[in-house]
Amino acid sequence: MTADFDIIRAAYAELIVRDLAESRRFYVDILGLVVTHEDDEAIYLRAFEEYLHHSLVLRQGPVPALAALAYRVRSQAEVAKAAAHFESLGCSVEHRASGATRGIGEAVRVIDPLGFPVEFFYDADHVERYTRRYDVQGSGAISRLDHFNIFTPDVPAAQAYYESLGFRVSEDIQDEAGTVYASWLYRKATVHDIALTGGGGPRLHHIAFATHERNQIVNICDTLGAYRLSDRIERGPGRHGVSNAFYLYLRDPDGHRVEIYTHDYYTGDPDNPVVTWDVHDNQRRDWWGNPVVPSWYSEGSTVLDLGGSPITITERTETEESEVTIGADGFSYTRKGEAMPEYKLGNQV
Ligand SMILES: O=C1C=CC(S(=O)(=O)O)=CC1(O)O
Ligand SMILES: [Fe+2]
Repeated sequence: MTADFDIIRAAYAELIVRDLAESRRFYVDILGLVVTHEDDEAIYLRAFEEYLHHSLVLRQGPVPALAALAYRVRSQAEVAKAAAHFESLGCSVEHRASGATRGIGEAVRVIDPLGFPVEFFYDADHVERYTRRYDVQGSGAISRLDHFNIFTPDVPAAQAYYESLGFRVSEDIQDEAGTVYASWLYRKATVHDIALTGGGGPRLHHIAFATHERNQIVNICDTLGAYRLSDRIERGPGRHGVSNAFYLYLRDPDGHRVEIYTHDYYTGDPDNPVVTWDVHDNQRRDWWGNPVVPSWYSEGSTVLDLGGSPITITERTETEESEVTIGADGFSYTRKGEAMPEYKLGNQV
């Protein structure tokens, strides 16, 4: 059933972290996110272009997990429509009073048909927008939250669900038999607000923040090196095939994956063409053909139900992407039809 409420964008995530102080060092001291509010229980962070109270909540807890992904809707009236929609689907629905999450007005939090805790809100406190605060932006200068990426076992079913919420596909990865390994869908006029990664789920794959310039991503890598924290770098920096974005994947102190991302493209016209990649194309996930490290395909964050308990994972029944490329990724074809080398130069196992 098509939803009758208007989601405008991915807006914030709430992550459970074990040590607030250590997480603060990673997200504030190194990534440079701005603290809107902090107390013994949680830290509320935003990026430099953001004027809403936060785009990331770090909440102290015993086990690292995702507590919520939140989308902003176009008006407060849409929140009630969202609640009615998910009640009609038979989903668990929690009506949240204003301030249930600091800085957020009346909202609704549901367990969606894919098993994820998802919140829909409009009203939120406005705070100082640091767009021109070059005096404090630091070298990373993260501008805004860009998207969520989730593990889900059945990508076509998840895609159909998100399309029922008004999302449109920008790119996907398929094989010759039509198996869909991953899909990217948007509401705002960029490549995606949500990416669906085929795998056991519901699990969070990553949250992603955007910068305006590629060198700001390189600066973050240099800063991590200066802190002797280069082991926080999981994958990249590099250039994606899908989305065309320049990217970097980090793992925070609890193992949550955070992507820093820039330079994707506009998708706002109604006839925006879908790009479909061959799963055997070695440039699909890294345009320069660099291998995708195995942990990127396999590791993700547990998600919690509305009562705070971990949600049971359903394994994927179709083939996994890491099974259909040769060895660890990076060993598929570069030029379709040419005999594939046994290993790419600098092979890794
Ligand atoms: O944001 C993204 C854009 C592209 C890719 S991929 O690795 O190029 O498929 C992954 C991603 O979903 O993190
Ligand atoms: Fe991403």
